[in-house]
Amino acid sequence: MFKITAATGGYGKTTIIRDVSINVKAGEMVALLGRNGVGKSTLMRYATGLIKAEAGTVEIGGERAPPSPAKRARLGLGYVPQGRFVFPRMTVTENIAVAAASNGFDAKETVAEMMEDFPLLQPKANDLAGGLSGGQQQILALSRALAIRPKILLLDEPTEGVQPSIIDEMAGVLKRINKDREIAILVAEQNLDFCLSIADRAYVMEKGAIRMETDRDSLRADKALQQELLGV
Ligand SMILES: Nc1ncnc2c1ncn2[C@@H]1O[C@H](COP(=O)(O)OP(=O)(O)OP(=O)(O)O)[C@@H](O)[C@H]1O
Repeated sequence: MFKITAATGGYGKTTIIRDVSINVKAGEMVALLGRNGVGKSTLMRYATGLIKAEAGTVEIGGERAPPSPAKRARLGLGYVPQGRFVFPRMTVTENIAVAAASNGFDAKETVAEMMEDFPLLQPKANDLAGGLSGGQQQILALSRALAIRPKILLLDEPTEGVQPSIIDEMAGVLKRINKDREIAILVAEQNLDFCLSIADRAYVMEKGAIRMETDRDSLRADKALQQELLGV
C-alpha cells in the first residue's frame, strides 16, 4: 500500500538516510522508532517529497509517486509534521477548510465532518489556531491531514509537548481512524508506551538506516532494546 524502497537523501550535499526500505500495508499501524537525530523526520520528509531523493522510490496505493509533494497528497499521502504545523492566524475552521480545498474537497462538508470526529475542536471553531493549547493544535494538525482524505497518514512525533491526558486521547483517535476510516498509519515516535499501545509493528532506525524490524510483542519483551531507545 505504502512503500519506500532504497531511500537515500538528505540536505544539500549531506546524505542523512541511506538505503532505507519500509512498507506499510493497508489497515496497518506501524511505528518508526529511534533516538534523537537518527533520521526519522528526514525519512518522513523524503516520503512526502519535501527533500530531494538522491536514490530510491516511493509508492502510494500501489502507484509510483511523482516527486511533487502536492501530487503525493493527491495520491493519498497525509502528513503531520513535527511541531504540528497549523496556520496560527487562521481560525480552526479556516485551517481545516484550506487543507480540504488544497486537495479539491468541499471545505464546508469537511469542516463539519472533522468537528463531528473531533468534538474538542467544536467550541474552538472560530478561535485562532495560534491560541490553542499544544494538544488542541496537534488534534487540529491531525484533522488538517485527514481533510485531504489520505490512504496513508505519516505522523512525526505527535506526542511531543502534549500533556498525558491528550496523549491518551490521541492514541484513541489514531486507533479509531485506522480502523473506521481504514487509513494506514506510520508514526515516528520517541514515546515507547504510546507506540506499544497503538502500533502493530515497528522499524528501528539508527544512523540513517533501518537497524531492525520488530512486532509489538517482541518489542514489549525486549527490555534491552527499550532501554536503548529511551537512552537510559
Ligand atoms: N533542515 C536540515 N538541514 C540540515 N540538516 C538537517 C536538517 N534537518 C535535520 N538535519 C540533520 O539530519 C539528521 C537527522 O535529523 P532528523 O530530524 O531526521 O532526526 P530524527 O530522528 O527525526 O530526530 P528528532 O527526534 O530529533 O527529530 C540530524 O543530524 C540533523 O542535524
